[in-house]
This record gives sequence, structure tokens and C-alpha cells, in this order.
Amino acid sequence: MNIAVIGMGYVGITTALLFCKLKYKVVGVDTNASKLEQLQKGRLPLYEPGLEELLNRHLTQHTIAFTSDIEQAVKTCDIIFITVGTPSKADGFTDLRYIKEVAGSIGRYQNAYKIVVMKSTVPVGTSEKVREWVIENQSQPFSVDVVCNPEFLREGMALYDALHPDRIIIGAERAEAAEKIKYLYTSIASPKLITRLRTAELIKYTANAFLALKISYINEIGRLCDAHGVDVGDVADGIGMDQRIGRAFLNAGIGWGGSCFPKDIASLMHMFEQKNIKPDILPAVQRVNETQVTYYIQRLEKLLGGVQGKNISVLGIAFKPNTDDIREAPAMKVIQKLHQKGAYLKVYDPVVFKHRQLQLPAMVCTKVEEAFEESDCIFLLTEWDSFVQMNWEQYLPLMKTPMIMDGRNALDGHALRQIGYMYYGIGKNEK
Ligand SMILES: NC(=O)c1ccc[n+]([C@@H]2O[C@H](COP(=O)([O-])OP(=O)(O)OC[C@H]3O[C@@H](n4cnc5c(N)ncnc54)[C@H](O)[C@@H]3O)[C@@H](O)[C@H]2O)c1
Ligand SMILES: O=c1ccn([C@@H]2O[C@H](COP(=O)(O)OP(=O)(O)O[C@H]3O[C@H](CO)[C@@H](O)[C@H](O)[C@H]3O)[C@@H](O)[C@H]2O)c(=O)[nH]1
Repeated sequence: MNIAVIGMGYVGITTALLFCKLKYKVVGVDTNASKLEQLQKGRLPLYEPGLEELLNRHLTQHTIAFTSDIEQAVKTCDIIFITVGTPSKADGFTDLRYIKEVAGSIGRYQNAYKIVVMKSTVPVGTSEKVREWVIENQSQPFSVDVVCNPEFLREGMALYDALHPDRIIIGAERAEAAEKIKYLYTSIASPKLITRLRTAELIKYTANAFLALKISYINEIGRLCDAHGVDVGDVADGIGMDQRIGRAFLNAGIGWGGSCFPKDIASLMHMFEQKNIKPDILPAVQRVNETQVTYYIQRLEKLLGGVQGKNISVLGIAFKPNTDDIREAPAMKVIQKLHQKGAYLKVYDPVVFKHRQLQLPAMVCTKVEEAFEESDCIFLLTEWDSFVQMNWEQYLPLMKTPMIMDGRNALDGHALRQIGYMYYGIGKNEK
């Protein structure tokens, strides 16, 4: 059985390599020539641990190929995964233009029965539309099934999550099509839920919104912890021991970002609005996240007696560790806001600037020590292991004012205070 994966981003590359690992022959399709060229040479066009080795293994074994020729891919593959982007516009409207384009091509070049699998995150009802868009473009009638198999991988953990998902959701209108997709995953031991198309689409959004809700909730509780001198990490540990709640996604900090939570919550709200239902919880989840950045900056202003003219150094710009992705990264918002307030900014990230050239109102450091030199405050915004584990003591003498604002509550405040730093987090009031 041959598999085509259309859209070589985080999800597409991971999906393609997963199925190679599961012993299928895969062709990866994209419209971006430079991405394809890199992939063909065994280079990953993004930073994601573990994927490049797997890519090279399967290129050597000829079990993976890359092409811009969607016609050939459609004609030679029985199962076609769609993994193109589904960005949301400012009003939450999900831009389905890439999905529609691909569905049109599938219809145009269809030469036999195909199963089209939606791995891209799409609003309720889209998979049904995809089937219509395929059929509309067919030159002669061929049968087609559309299955929704949402992806739950986390960036930075993509390969592990693809191999060990908590669950595999398969939405379909025809049981035979669902069974065929379930069969692809036979060697993955995770529970598999077969459900309706629309249900599968909604499960994806609801899961992301719930995870963001957990984070916003603990961040709001963190503010109350500050008012009472209570440690939010201890509260999270205590409530997380209740199996009905769980400890995951209760790490307080600067808030959630990335390519998924912000756009998926906006899309989910839009789905409510389209049906004239007013969501109450989702706007609050967004609001806490937006005001969390302001809360940190106000705290910093208070501690430094204003930030104008102060040297502030940001450590970490990726939206989370182990990725070079800066989409909706809280660090970007912090940099813009501090710049507007007249702070002099430096920024260091161990990975991002090796892969991306960015226009920032900040000096980009090539070594971590440059960030400490003459700085009034180190603002940690991505909890890379290299930051958590580094020898902070050796950099202290380089600073003008030895202050750390820990935007991820990731450092050992007690140890840092002992070596002479003024250390602050949010809701971080450990004994
Ligand atoms: N990034 C994640 O961690 C993640 C996790 C789960 C689900 N998702 C969802 O998966 C989808 C893809 O996300 P991503 O981050 O991998 O996207 P991405 O933006 O990194 O990559 C999308 C790729 O699709 C390609 N593309 C666009 N139009 C095309 C066309 N007509 N034909 C062929 N290729 C085309 C682009 O060139 C790009 O390489 C989105 O719906 C997203 O919400 C993402
Ligand atoms: O306790 C926590 C956990 C996460 N975050 C932040 O939340 C954001 C998202 O983190 P994470 O979920 O680990 O990363 P993503 O790669 O965006 O993955 C999410 O979005 C993907 C795309 O839809 C889904 O597939 C995943 O299941 C879902 O976890 C990041 O800014 C994190 O720093 C916190 O602030 N506190």
C-alpha cells in the first residue's frame, strides 16, 4: 500500500516518517521547492529532535521520496494524507485555501478509489466539504472516502508522540474506510477510537482548548498565590495528585503560545459564533493568556523602578524548548512591549537564530554570556535544558544588576538566591 502525505511541515514530515517506520512506502508532496530540495538531501527544513536521522535512514532505504508532482502522487497512492496548514485569520475564521487547493488536485488527478485522510486541524464540517471539493473536480466519477485522523503531536516531541500517542482518533462516515486507516496503525499499541467525522474534528479543537484552559487557570491562580505568598508549583503538585485533575499542563509561567493553541482557540470560538452561541470560557482562557505578559512586565517595572533605559536580556525566544518555532511565542510579545517602553534589549536562544533570521528590536547574542554583560535583568522565556542546567554563578559578575525574572518558573530560585541573584518568578513563592 502506498501513502502520499501532502504538506511537508511539522505534521507532514512526522507523518511521512512514521509510516516509513511502520514499513509503508511514502511520498511527501509540497509546493515549496527549497523545502523539497533540503528533504531530498536528507536535511530537515525545521528543528525537531530525532527526525533527521530517520529521514536519512529512509532515504537510503528508498522508502521515502519527495516531489512537487501532486498528480503523480495521487495517481500512485491509495491513501492520501492532507497535512497542509490551516491558519486562522484575525476574526478566528479558518483559512481553508490550502485544503481546498489540495482537495481539488486530488479530484482532478483521481484515477481509482482513494481514501483522503485529514490530519490538518479543520473546523467541524470541513471533511465533508473536502469530499465535495474532490468530487467536484473529478473528470469521471470515482468513489472516495474522507477520514478525519487528527494529529496530537507536540513540537519538540513529534517523533515520540507519533509513535506513542495517548489515542488515535479516526472519524469516518463509512466503517470500512475507518477500519482501513485503523489497520495502518496496527503496530502502534495506543487505544484507537473510531467515531463520526464531525466528532473527530471537534475532539482535536476541544483537546487543545482544554489544555490551554489548564494553563490559563494555573496562571490566574499564580496571581492569587503572589498576593498570599503561596507557591503555585506546590498548589499544582497538590491538585495534580487528584487523578481527576492530573499534574500535566499546570506549569505556571508567561503563558501559552505556538502554532496551535492560539489559532485553534480562535477557530473554536468562531465555530460557536457561526451558530450564534456565545462562548464564556474560551474568551476568559484567551484573556488570562494575554494579560499574563502584561502582569510580568508590570512586575518587572516595579522591581526595576521602570524599564526605560534599562538593559534587559531575554533568554529563549522559541515558544517552548526543543523547537525553533517562534509562532505566537510569548517572548516576541515581551520584546515588543519592553522595546515600546524604552528598554535596551538583548536576546539569546541556543537554537532559533541558527535556523532563522529575524528582524527584532533587540541585539542578538551569539553566546549566552553576552546576554549577561551589563544587564539589569535576565528574563527567562524558554526553559531550554541548557539554561536550566547552566552554571549561573559564573555569569553573575558580568551583570550590572544581578536580577533574574523567571518567566517559566523553571529555575531553582533558592539556589540562585544563595549565590547572590535577586530571583523572581510569578506565583513562585517557595520557602
Ligand atoms: N505543528 C504542530 O505541532 C501541529 C500538531 C498537530 C496538528 N497540527 C495541524 O496540522 C496542520 C499542519 O501544521 P504544520 O505546523 O505542520 O504546518 P506548516 O505550516 O509547518 O506546514 C504546512 C506545509 O504545507 C505546504 N503546503 C501548503 N499548500 C500546499 C499545497 N497546495 N500542496 C502541497 N503542500 C502545500 C506548505 O508549503 C508547508 O510546507 C495544521 O492544520 C495544524 O493546525 C499542527
Ligand atoms: O504546563 C504548561 C504546558 C505548556 N505551556 C505552554 O503551552 C504552549 C504549548 O505547549 P505544548 O502543548 O507542549 O506544545 P505544542 O507543540 O503547541 O502542542 C499542542 O498543540 C499541538 C497542535 O495542535 C497538539 O497536537 C498538541 O497535542 C498540543 O499539546 C507552550 O507555549 C508552552 O510553553 C505552559 O505554559 N505550561
